[in-house]
Amino acid sequence: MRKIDIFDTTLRDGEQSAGINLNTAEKIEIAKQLERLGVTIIEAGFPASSPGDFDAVNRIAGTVKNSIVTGLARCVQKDIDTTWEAIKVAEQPHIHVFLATSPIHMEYKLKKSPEQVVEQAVEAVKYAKKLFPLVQWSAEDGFRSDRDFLVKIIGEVIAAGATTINVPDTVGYASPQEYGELFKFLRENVRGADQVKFSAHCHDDLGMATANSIAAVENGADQVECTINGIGERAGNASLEEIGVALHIRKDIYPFETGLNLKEIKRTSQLVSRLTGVVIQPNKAIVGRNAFAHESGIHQDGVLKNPETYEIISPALIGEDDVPLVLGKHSGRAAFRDRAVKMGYDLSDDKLNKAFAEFKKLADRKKEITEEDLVTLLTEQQVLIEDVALYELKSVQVQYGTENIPTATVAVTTPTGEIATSAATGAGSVEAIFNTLEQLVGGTVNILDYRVTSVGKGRDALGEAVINLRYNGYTTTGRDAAQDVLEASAKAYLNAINRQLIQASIRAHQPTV
Ligand SMILES: CC(=O)SCCNC(=O)CCNC(=O)[C@H](O)C(C)(C)COP(=O)(O)OP(=O)(O)OC[C@H]1O[C@@H](n2cnc3c(N)ncnc32)[C@H](O)[C@@H]1OP(=O)(O)O
Ligand SMILES: CC(C)C(=O)C(=O)O
Repeated sequence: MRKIDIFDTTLRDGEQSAGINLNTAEKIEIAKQLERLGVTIIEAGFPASSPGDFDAVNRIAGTVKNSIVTGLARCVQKDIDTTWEAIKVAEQPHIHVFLATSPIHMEYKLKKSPEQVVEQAVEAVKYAKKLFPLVQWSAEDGFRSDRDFLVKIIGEVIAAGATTINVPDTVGYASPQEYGELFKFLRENVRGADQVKFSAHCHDDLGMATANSIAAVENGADQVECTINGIGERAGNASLEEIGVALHIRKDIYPFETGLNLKEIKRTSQLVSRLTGVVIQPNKAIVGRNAFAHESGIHQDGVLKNPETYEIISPALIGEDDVPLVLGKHSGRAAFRDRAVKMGYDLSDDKLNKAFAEFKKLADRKKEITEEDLVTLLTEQQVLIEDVALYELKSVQVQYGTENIPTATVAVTTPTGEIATSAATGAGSVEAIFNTLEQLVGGTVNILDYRVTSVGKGRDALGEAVINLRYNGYTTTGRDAAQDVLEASAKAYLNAINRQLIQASIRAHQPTV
C-alpha cells in the first residue's frame, strides 16, 4: 500500500483560527499527543512570527522524537535563519517555506512580477537547503495559480533543492475533481516531479477540504496537511480525523497507509478542544458527541440486532468507549428495554410498556432523558410507591432598590399541604429568594452552581434557571423556566428539592440494581 504522510498543522494553521492562542506548555502537550497519534510531521508554528512561537517550536523540536518537526517561514533569509535556530535541535530538521503564486497574490499582496517570485522562491529554497536536509516549499494559493506558471516555478524550486512541494488550496475554492486533476497534471508535467513528495493542503470554505485532500491523494499526492478537529484559518483546514478514518474505512477504494494510530484520535481531539477552547460541533464527523449516537427507534432496533446496520465505524476504532443508545423522543421500545435490562431492571412486558409510555411523555417535554430520569421511571413501575408530596411555589415577591437591602417574601405549599410563608434578605434579589426558600424547606441548603440563560431570542425570551444544590446530604439539579428570571430561579430551587424528595422515596423502595 502506498504510504501517505500526515502533516499535522494544528499548532500553526490550526492556531491561526480566530480566538485561539496556545501557550508553549499547551503546544508541547498537543505535540506529544500528535506524536502518540503517529503523525509523520508536526508543523509546530511560525518561529519568526513571535518570540512565543519561536520558543514553542524550539521546545517541541527538542522534545518530539518520532515525528518530524517543522516550522513555517516566508521566503526571506531572516525567517529561514530564525527557523533554523528553532529547529536545529531536531533529529531531522525540516523547514516549510512558502510564497504565493496566484496572479492576485503576486500583483496585490507581494507586489512582484512572476519572474521576481520565481527568483525569490529559488533563492529562499537554495538558502534553506544549506541548513536543512528537508525543505518543503509551498505555492501559496497554488490552486488559483496559472498552471504553466506552476509547472515552471515548481520545476525550479525542485532544482534548487526542495524535497516536498505543497500545492495548497489556500482559500478553499477547489472542487475534488479539479484539485485531483491539478495533482495529476503537475505529476505529469513538472520537471523533477519524481524526485519529490507532493503535498495537499486544503481549506474548508466550501466544505470540501476532506474530499479535496483525498482526491489529491488519489492523483499522486504523497502527503496531506490537516488539523485536529479541522480547526484553522477561517472555516478551517481539512480535518485529520476525517482523512485518517476515511482512508482506513474505505481502504477497499483507497489503498493507502497513513501510519496513524487511530485509537488516539478521540483523545487527541478532546485535548485540542480543551486547550484551544474550540467546542466540537456535536455532529462533527468522527469526533462529534453525536458521531456514534443513534437516537431514533428504527435505527436503535437495527443496531441492537446488528451494529453494522447503521454503523460504518466502530467507536472503538478511534478510542471511544461504547456509546450507549441515546434515549429521546424518537426512541423505540427495543432501545428502552435494552437500557432497562442494562441498568439491572427486570420488568414484565406490561410494566415495561407502562414505563415506556411515561418515558415518551417525558421525552416530549425534555431534550435529554438522564439516567436519573430513567431510574425514576423504571423504579416507579418496579415497585408501587405512594404519591410523593412535593413543594409548590405559590408566590414570590421581591423588594429591590439600589438604596435598599433586597428582601424576598415567598409562599409555598408544603408536602403536608399547608401554605407556608417566609421572608428573608440577601445581598441580591436571587440570594434573598434562596435564603427565604432555605427557611421554608428547613435544614441547610448549599448552592453548588446556579445559572440563568435565555431560552430563545428577543426581549420576551423565557429565562431558564438551573440550580445545583446539596440538601440532606444529597446533590440534585433543578431547572425551570419562566418569563421572569426570579420566578424561574425560585421554581428551579424547589424543583431540585422536590427531586430529592422523589429520590428519597424511590431509594426507600428501590431493589438493588
Ligand atoms: C496562507 C497562510 O496561512 S500564510 C501564514 C500566515 N500566518 C501568519 O501570518 C501568522 C504570523 N504572521 C506574523 O506574525 C506577521 O505577519 C509577520 C511577523 C510574519 C510579518 O509581520 P510584518 O513584518 O509586520 O508584516 P505584515 O504581516 O504586515 O505583512 C506581511 C509582509 O510579508 C510579505 N510576505 C507575505 N508572504 C510572504 C512570503 N511567503 N515570503 C516573503 N514575504 C512575504 C508581504 O508581502 C508583506 O510585505 P510588505 O510589508 O513588504 O508589504
Ligand atoms: C502556508 C500555506 C501552506 C498555507 O497555510 C495555505 O496556503 O493555506
